[in-house]
Formats: sequence, structure tokens, C-alpha cells
Amino acid sequence: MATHSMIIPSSSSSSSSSLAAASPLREALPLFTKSLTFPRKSSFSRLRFRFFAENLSQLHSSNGCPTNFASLQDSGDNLTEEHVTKGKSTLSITVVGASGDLAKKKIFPALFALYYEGCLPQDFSVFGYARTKLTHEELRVMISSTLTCRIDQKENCVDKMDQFLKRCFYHSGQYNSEDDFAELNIKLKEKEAGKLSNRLYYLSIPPNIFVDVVRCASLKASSVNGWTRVIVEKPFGRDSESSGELTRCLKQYLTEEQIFRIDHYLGKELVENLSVLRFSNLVFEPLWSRNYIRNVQLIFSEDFGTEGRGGYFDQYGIIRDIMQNHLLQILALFAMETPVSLDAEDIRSEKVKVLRSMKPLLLEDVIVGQYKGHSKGGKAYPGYTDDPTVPKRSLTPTFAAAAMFINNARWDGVPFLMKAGKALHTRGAEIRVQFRHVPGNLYRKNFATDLDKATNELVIRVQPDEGIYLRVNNKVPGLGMRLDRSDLNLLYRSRYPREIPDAYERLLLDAIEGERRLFIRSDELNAAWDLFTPALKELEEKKIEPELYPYGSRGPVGAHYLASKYNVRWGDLEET
Ligand SMILES: NC(=O)C1=CN([C@@H]2O[C@H](COP(=O)(O)OP(=O)(O)OC[C@H]3O[C@@H](n4cnc5c(N)ncnc54)[C@H](OP(=O)(O)O)[C@@H]3O)[C@@H](O)[C@H]2O)C=CC1
Ligand SMILES: O=C1O[C@H](COP(=O)(O)O)[C@@H](O)[C@H](O)[C@H]1O
Repeated sequence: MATHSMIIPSSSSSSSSSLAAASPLREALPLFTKSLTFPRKSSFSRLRFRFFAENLSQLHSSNGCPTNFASLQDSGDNLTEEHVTKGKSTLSITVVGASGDLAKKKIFPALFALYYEGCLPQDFSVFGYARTKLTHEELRVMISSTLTCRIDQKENCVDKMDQFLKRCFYHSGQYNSEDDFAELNIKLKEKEAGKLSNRLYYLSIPPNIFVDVVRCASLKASSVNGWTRVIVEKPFGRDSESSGELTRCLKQYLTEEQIFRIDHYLGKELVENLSVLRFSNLVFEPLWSRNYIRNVQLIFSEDFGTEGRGGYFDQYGIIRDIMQNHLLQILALFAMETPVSLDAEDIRSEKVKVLRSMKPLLLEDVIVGQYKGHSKGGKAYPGYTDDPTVPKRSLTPTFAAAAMFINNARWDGVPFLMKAGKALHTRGAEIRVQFRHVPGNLYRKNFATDLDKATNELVIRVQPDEGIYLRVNNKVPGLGMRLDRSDLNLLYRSRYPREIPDAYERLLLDAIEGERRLFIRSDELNAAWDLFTPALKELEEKKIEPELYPYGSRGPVGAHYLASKYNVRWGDLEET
């Protein structure tokens, strides 16, 4: 658990301010600030360089830049166009916590996919770092089992994997040992061979060791002539206080510009597309307000429990695991005003504004649940507290539903309902926008008494089977006048029959590119925690018992009562 005390830098860092002032990462700050004064688009295009002489990629980073170009936005002082054009720069990516679940499942496969698609620079190496003792070869064997060739299933796949694995190395060390990071630095330097070096660290570790790692990496293994960036996995604290403390501690060693707080939902294709849908189509934006929208629903469900992650999950629960970050980020993108530009800071500023306009969640507007064991079709599914890493009397919610409100002119009074749960009957994530009734509807007698069922609904299905559909009323062909509801359906697998990149690919690429749009800024994070912290504290202090629901069910009935309090019906349940 990331307790308050656990994230305070350890004794060796207690003189952190003076150390930090001397740290190479901090020294890069004036350079960074200076480079930001360039007008972004024009000077960048002049300074961009090609990673590859061949194999130009189709993939673009989130700001629309071709990925085979890199910006020099926050590079070190030795970076010149000569280095750039002669390909003298290198990229080292160190996955800290390389022996862990996320690294194996997501990070190494995403790095391989980027390599496979020609999106990594010509000169790169990948290091795994963890306490587990492994040889380079053992790391390669471990990760090779999870690498897949997404596109072009057969051609060159094995060769490409071999080539990628040859660039992967391992260094075993403690997370709080400056000496171990100094040794890592030596190995990184060997690979960098005197070239201009950019270094990316991915902290795929439990949050209580984030600060130790950042301290050691900053002091002993940051780049001296290029940039150093750190991707930090969630959870970023467990409430406003611990999150603020974590940010303060990280900022002793890193500038805000070096910290890439990842929320992988922001890298999902349909979440990325939200802004395109809103701001590049005339038909949606005029409807995007309380005048036409009755309610918005943000729904996340998983058809499996916390199996294997109970130890982590029990410290956090579903509100911190999914709602405070993934669903709230989607909400912010959905509800924000039009940003001045697509620049990261303009978008993030709009997101902060909307978050700060929201009313903190009230205990009376949240219901919690926890799954219990259930047998179905002769198979027994375990309850949450059957997990040996979970305390038997745990009150941690594995399901929650919440009603939130935005107190601004656009959204005043519109309920934003969130629902997230584990061990439910299905897996999915979607945004549902339910529109108001048609005033004076000429066809009202053609609908049964339930006019709510006849309103338009826009559904953005983030996963699985990505798609966007708009439920409209339509005349059933024939001589009579019978209406039914049909979908104007944009099904991604039919329209775009290529595989969609994993969110981690997009986000890793963006971090390499220095594109921050899809990462969480510290003020966004503060605003997000401020919305949930009071209710989370009350839930814990009052020891609110979660409503039990059977594994594989549709969740607790409390979710329906909460929705009906605001005259809402969950769209996902109406459909199935
Ligand atoms: N797994 C997932 O699906 C997701 C994970 N995350 C976040 O990503 C990060 C990594 O997740 P995940 O890979 O599942 O985590 P793991 O529990 O697998 O931990 C990763 C590695 O960290 C080391 N480690 C684990 N516990 C400790 C400890 N108490 N003290 C010191 N080192 C420890 C272990 O390496 P070694 O013993 O070799 O040093 C382990 O292999 C976490 O912050 C998690 O919250 C976020 C989204 C999804
Ligand atoms: O961040 C997390 O996300 C996963 C769900 O991610 P998805 O991309 O598979 O939808 C969730 O299982 C996990 O509990 C949470 O920490």
C-alpha cells in the first residue's frame, strides 16, 4: 500500500534538495525551458530527424507527427543537427520491474510491436531491471513467450523477434541502491558508445518504491547529454494527500516535463478518437451540452476477478483502480471545452478546468459491491475474499457506481454516471450518451408509453469490438407506420480491418517523442483526487459494507437505485 510514510524519500535522500539541485536531471531544466521558447511547429519540423533511412512507418504519435521523427524538444545541450542527421543519438529504455506481470504482458510486447513496425530509432537498447537474478538470455526467453507479430503474421516475424531480443539486456539490482544504478549506468553507457543518449525509464513496480528508483536513477543513471524521462505507472497515491506527497517527492529529482504519468485508457483508440468525433464533426458538438444530453454513462466491466492481484487490489479498490483515473479521464475528455489547439498543454488545461468544475463525489451518490463465490455450469468461481492474499473480512469494493456532476454552464444538472466492476457477466468499456426527448414528437403515439426508450443514444464502445453507434428511430419498411430503433453503426472491424495498436504502444511512442498530451499533468491528478478523496475517506471511516453480488452476474442492484434516483437507466443493461 502506498502509505504516506512509504513515499517519503528514504534517509539517503533526506538531503534530497541539495542532491537534487546537483542531479543531472535537474541540470537539464534550464535547457528544457529554453527549448520550449521555440515556436513549436515551425522550428520543430526543421529540427526533426529520421530514425530510419528506410521502412517509413504509417503509425503516428498522438500529436500527428510521423513516428519516425523525433523532436528535440527537451534534448541535452550536445544535441546538434549534425548528431541528428548522422544518426549519432541512441535511445535506452529501461523497464524497472522487468520480472513483473505488466512488463511481461504489456510493456515488452508493446516495445516489440513498435520495433516491428519500424517506430523505434535505429540505435536503441532495452534493459530490464529488477531484483530477480536473471541473465540476458533468461530475460529474452521470458519475454519471447509474450511477443507476437500483430500485423503481417508470418513474414519475417521470427527474424524480427530475434533481432529485437538481441537488443534486450538485463541488470539485476535493488530498487534503492545507488550503486546498483551506477552499475546499470555503466552498462547503458557501453551500449550508447559515446553517442548522444536519450534515456527512458518505465516504472513497472509497486508505487511504494517509485521514489527510491527515481532517486537512484536520477543521481546515478540519467543521461548526461540527452533527455531522461520517466514513465510512472498508476496508482499515483491513494488520496489527495498521498498523491501530493508522491508528486513532491518525485519533483525533488525530476521536473514535471520529465514525468510521464501513464493512464493507459488515454492510449485506447476510441478514447483518442473522442476529440476527433466531437471537434471535427459539425453534427455532434452543437448537441454536446445540457440542452440536448440527458445523461452520460461511463461503464467498465471485467468478466474476471482480481485473481493474482488481490494483494495490490485490496489496498485500492475499484474506485481508485478504475474510476478515479480511467473513467474520470474519459469524462474529462468528453466534457471539456474546445481547447485552443491540439497542443498537450492546451488540452490538459481544458481537462483540468472541467475537473475543477465538478462537484466532489458524495457518499450518498455512490454504491459499492463485492463479488462472492458462485457456481455456474458445474464450475465454481471464487469470491473476492477467497483469494488468500485478501483479508477474509475485507470491505474493499470490487464494484462501484457513482453519480457525478459538473457545475458549469454546459453541463449543469446532467448526471454523469460511472459504473465499474470486476467479476461481472461481461467484459467491456463504453461511453453512453442518452439524449433528451424530442419536444412535441409527432410520432409519440407510435412509441409505447416508455418515451425514454425512444430517445437517441450515442454509444462509443472502447472495447472489445471497438465501434461507435447512434441509436435512431426509424420507420420499419412497409405500408403501415411502425417505428423501431436502429443503429447507425461504425464497426471498426468492418471499416478498418487492420488490428488496432495496443494502448501501451501509442503511449510508449509518445513518451519517446516527448508528446505529453495523453499523460496526466500534476494539476489534473490533484483535481482528480480532490473529487474522490472525501467519499473514499467516508467509505473507509464508516466501514460501509459492500453489497455482495455473485461472480459472473450483472452486479449489485444498488446500481439501479442510484441511477433511478437521477431518472436514468443503465444503457448497457437495456441492451442485453
Ligand atoms: N499488472 C497490470 O495489469 C497492471 C499494473 N499496473 C501497475 O503497474 C505496476 C507494475 O504492476 P505489476 O507488474 O502487476 O506488479 P508486480 O507485482 O508484478 O511487480 C513488478 C515487479 O516489482 C517487484 N516487486 C513486487 N513487489 C515488490 C515489493 N513489495 N518491493 C519491491 N519490489 C517488488 C518484483 O520484481 P523483483 O522481485 O524481481 O524485484 C515484480 O516482478 C504497478 O504499479 C501496478 O499497479 C497498472 C495497470 C495494470
Ligand atoms: O489499470 C487497470 O486496468 C486493467 C484493465 O485494463 P484493460 O486495458 O484490460 O481494460 C484492470 O484489469 C486493472 O485492475 C487496472 O489496474
